[in-house]
Amino acid sequence: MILDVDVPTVGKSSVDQAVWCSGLRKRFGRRPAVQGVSLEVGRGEVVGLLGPNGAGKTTVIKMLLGLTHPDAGDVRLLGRPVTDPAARTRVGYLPELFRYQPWLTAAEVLTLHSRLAHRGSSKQARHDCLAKVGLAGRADDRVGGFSKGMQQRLGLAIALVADPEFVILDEPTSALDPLGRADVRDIVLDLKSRGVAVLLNSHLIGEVERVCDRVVILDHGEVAASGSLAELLGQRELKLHLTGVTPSAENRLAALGVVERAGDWYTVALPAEDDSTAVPSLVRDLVADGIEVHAVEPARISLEERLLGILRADQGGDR
Ligand SMILES: Nc1ncnc2c1ncn2[C@@H]1O[C@H](COP(=O)(O)OP(=O)(O)OP(=O)(O)O)[C@@H](O)[C@H]1O
Repeated sequence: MILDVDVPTVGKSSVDQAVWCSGLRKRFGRRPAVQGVSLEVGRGEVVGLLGPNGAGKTTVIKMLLGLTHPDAGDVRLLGRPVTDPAARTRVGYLPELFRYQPWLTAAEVLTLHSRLAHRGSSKQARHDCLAKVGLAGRADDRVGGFSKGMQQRLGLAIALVADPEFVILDEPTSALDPLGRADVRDIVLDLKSRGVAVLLNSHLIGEVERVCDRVVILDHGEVAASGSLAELLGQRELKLHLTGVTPSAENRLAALGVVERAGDWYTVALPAEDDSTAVPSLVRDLVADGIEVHAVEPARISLEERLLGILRADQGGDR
């Protein structure tokens, strides 16, 4: 099933995109892993990549980075061919499986990676980078003594150290504690505020919902749905717990949008255009009409519910 919410326009200027790909395909032996994926991440945009185990997310990411050669399809990274070092050095990448040289210190690993990206980094910059990922004070400790979560934090620092224009994070919170997850959220929001594009592959849907502008859902190697959160999650609703409702109050509710009633609870579909005065003026009118307003709650399905709905509709076949 393909849910055509917002399929990227193939052929749209790839120069304006942090990454753009069209018709990516990859097989491992006889098993197709990626079957015609087209997607894009605009400059300064944060895009979430979601999907079940084996959907092809990491394989797509590796093709976007030129680490895996596609059987078919095109990729442009920061407007250039994916093999162009000028593009690759401007990209920060945290791989899904991370291991760093155990004999080096954290600061030495950062120095190595800034050199690989042809960027110098001052001692202060390396310290700031480690502090950002919660490793302040561990700069001179050998990586071999780091816990898994600390190694993942170091991987994040590596992705950030060369001041990238585009950051790809492949399951950046898989080994992290709740504090670490909150740190990653802050890091992504900080990147976004500085106009750095981010592609975030995560199974933590709540995190994706919090930080991403747009989401691409992969299933069985295909784009099952993509779009902004508003497009994917649909119309916002308002739930009201009301008693003493009069016919004129019912008319007032219906003037805002389609109304459903379950006992004393009324659900009103809000207009698509974001009118910040609609809800306060509705509540004011209801109260003026003598209606008892017990509760007013915004409602919208969560990204998790939406994702499960799409994947269940698409169920079948082995991973
Ligand atoms: N190097 C490889 N050799 C053989 N098969 C592979 C290889 N890499 C990936 N695959 C297969 O490709 C498919 C997609 O794998 P991929 O790692 O891209 O999925 P994913 O969506 O990232 O999954 P997860 O959420 O579990 O990390 C799977 O069927 C996997 O077994």
